[in-house]
Amino acid sequence: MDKLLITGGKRLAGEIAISGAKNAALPILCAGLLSADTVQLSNVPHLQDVATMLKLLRQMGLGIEQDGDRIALNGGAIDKLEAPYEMVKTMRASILVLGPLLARFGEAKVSLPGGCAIGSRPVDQHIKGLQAMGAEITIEAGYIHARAKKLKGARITTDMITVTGTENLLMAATLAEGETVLENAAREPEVTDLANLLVAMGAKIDGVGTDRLVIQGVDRLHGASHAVIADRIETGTFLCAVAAAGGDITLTNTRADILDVVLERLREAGVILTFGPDWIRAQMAARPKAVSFRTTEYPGFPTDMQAQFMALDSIAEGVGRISETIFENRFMHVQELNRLGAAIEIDGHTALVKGVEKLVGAPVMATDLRASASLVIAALAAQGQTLVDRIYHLDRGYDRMEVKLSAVGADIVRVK
Ligand SMILES: CC(=O)N[C@H]1[C@@H](OP(=O)(O)OP(=O)(O)OC[C@H]2O[C@@H](n3ccc(=O)[nH]c3=O)[C@H](O)[C@@H]2O)O[C@H](CO)[C@@H](O)[C@@H]1O
Ligand SMILES: C=C(OP(=O)(O)O)C(=O)O
Repeated sequence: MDKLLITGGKRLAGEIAISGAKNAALPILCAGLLSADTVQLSNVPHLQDVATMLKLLRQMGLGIEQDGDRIALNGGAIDKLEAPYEMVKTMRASILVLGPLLARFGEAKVSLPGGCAIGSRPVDQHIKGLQAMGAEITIEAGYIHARAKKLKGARITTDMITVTGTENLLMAATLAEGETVLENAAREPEVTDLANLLVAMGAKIDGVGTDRLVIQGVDRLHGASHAVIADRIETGTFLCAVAAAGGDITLTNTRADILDVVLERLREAGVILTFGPDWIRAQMAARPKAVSFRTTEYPGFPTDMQAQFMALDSIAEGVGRISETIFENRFMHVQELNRLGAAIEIDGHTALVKGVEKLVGAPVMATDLRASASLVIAALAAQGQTLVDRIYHLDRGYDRMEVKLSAVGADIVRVK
């Protein structure tokens, strides 16, 4: 099993090109199931989750041609309408095939995703929404089996804001009969990116980027070309890395306008930020100041950045108060950060981080994707060596992180 060996204390300087967003690429790849024509994608990130999604889609008969960050999808010969347990258990986003398959082929069988390290993560809202559109759904032997000759437009208000739930229902609605209104829709930039591709494929969607999406179903969608939006979480992660380790880095191929709250907290921590239309420069010369926040849906503070900021607060001046409101169990990194010398206490859904003057390297274990990123950040700032185990979590969602970090001066190597 691969591990990362990191020797901390190196200042970061140079340029890092940001990859396309995992959370946009995954639903966008599933959108390839909606059309018999070719969908040309660019800026697709090189990630384990993307490889898993491509394997799943290929099994269904989706034509896939890959050339670097470009992928052409052709849904002209889909012949299997099933996402098996073996795939879904390694990647929950496999649930995103449910809406497109059902809408276009009238049937889909998808293994029920279980809980994961960060929470129980049910998919009841996906199911209720599709039922409201006329689908007959049974859950048996661990599988969601959905059938509908033709989905019908409906007004759907989800009980909470759900990102993949919105994406599944949005994709389903594009080929349903009549009008669908999605109230309480997620506004994450990745949902908007998917909606932009769907519109380019001929979908009729009003309210893109808002919490009320109105979709007029069409008979068919056609091919289109689309560049996947920059990964705001990868961007934020590298910004936290420079904030913790110190230095001067410029991130290219990214956007500042979808990171407002994160950039605000970084400024509060003492990072000097400048940016242009597709780059962000971060300079950090002092010890960071502790920041406090609570995670909420976009445009609030993203839960996918919580762990990385906790690593930053660990070595900051002062006390940071971090509340997690999206997932019930997203503090798995706390124990591991404390193994490096951090002083973090958990009280329910809030973590109190008392900044310490120094962290000291130790062997630690990654428990989930962003927890892994937080351990890397802490290790970059720590004295001595840290060995981060179970980095398959990191590889799910970061495009060659150690290569990008070494290029800006970090001492980080992958060991077998
Ligand atoms: C592939 C992808 O895009 N993953 C992102 C997506 O996950 P994902 O789409 O799974 O997360 P959701 O937005 O659906 O989850 C938000 C909350 O709603 C709950 N819920 C959700 C659906 C449902 O049917 N029932 C239910 O109870 C969840 O358990 C969670 O507590 O959004 C999360 C929140 O921004 C991010 O952390 C993930 O990185
Ligand atoms: C929780 C995450 O992803 P997923 O929904 O794919 O598990 C994440 O990207 O931090």
